[in-house]
Amino acid sequence: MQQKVWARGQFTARRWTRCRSWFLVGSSARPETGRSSGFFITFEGGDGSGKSTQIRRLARRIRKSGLEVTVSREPGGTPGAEAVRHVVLDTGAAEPFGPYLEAILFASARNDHVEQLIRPALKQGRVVLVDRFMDSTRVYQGAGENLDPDFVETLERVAVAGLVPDLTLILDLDPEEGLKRAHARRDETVPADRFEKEDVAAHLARRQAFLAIAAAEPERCRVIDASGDAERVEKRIWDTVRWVMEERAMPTQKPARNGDRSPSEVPSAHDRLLGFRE
Ligand SMILES: Nc1ncnc2c1ncn2[C@@H]1O[C@H](COP(=O)(O)OP(=O)(O)OP(=O)(O)O)[C@@H](O)[C@H]1O
Ligand SMILES: Cc1cn([C@H]2C[C@H](O)[C@@H](COP(=O)(O)O)O2)c(=O)[nH]c1=O
Repeated sequence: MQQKVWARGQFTARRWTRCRSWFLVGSSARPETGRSSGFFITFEGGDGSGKSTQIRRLARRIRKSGLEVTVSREPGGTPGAEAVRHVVLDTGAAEPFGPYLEAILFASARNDHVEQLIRPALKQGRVVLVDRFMDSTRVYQGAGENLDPDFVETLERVAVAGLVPDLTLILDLDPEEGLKRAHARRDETVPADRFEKEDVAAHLARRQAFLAIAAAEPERCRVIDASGDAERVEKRIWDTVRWVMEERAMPTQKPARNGDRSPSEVPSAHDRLLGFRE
């Protein structure tokens, strides 16, 4: 059914009307995400579920549509946040200080990432793709370490400072399969990090926690079946992203230099992303 909706040339007038209404009313009518343009997508899910692989693939597709894309990850994305990553994940040096301190470290890395990289990129109208964000703290520290929910909520508010993703893709996969993939990758390049080392029960609980977030915030979150080969997962993601951007009518550039063509003839960047018109 989704296929039918996406057939080229359909609904162009309705789409344009929606897109144009964003320009006319300005950012105040858009959901409060702490910035005025761009589109912010986060990838969440268990270890080895395919987030990094799929971010690369989605970035390629979006770039082909002519939009500017910024790809980043958490913890990380800025020099300060990468230093936190090293301390928490690579060395495990923060572990003896307990889960509250680890949560604070993830949050401070996030705030640096938001202010130095994500928000500026969104202000430039870029599509920003981030491998893990606030939901990972909710799941790994909040649910996983049983932290005080008020503490986790306050920390999240301070860390994101009003910047909530437009769309969160939760890659859902049987943790045993995810760990198998992660183990195979580890042989190639990367050692197990502080959280990957935990037992399957912990990974199963995280899967449930991610699904609970998706159920609680259906506007922001979409669950993606991450089983099967990377091409099939990529297609599921691309269908979802195009669909959501259409629904939200979030153009990322103004339709410039339209000469004397009527608005319905002008291809916006949003249209190019969605592949409606050349
Ligand atoms: N659909 C797939 N089928 C089989 N293998 C896959 C698939 N997607 C990714 N992989 C492989 O699985 C491993 C883990 O994938 P990737 O690094 O993308 O996952 P991730 O979710 O980012 O993991 P982590 O959170 O642990 O960093 C990689 O070696 C990757 O090549
Ligand atoms: C952002 C964030 C991450 N984590 C954990 C989850 C993973 O085990 C690692 C990140 O490794 P990846 O290979 O880059 O996926 O860190 C966390 O516990 N809390 C967080 O907020």
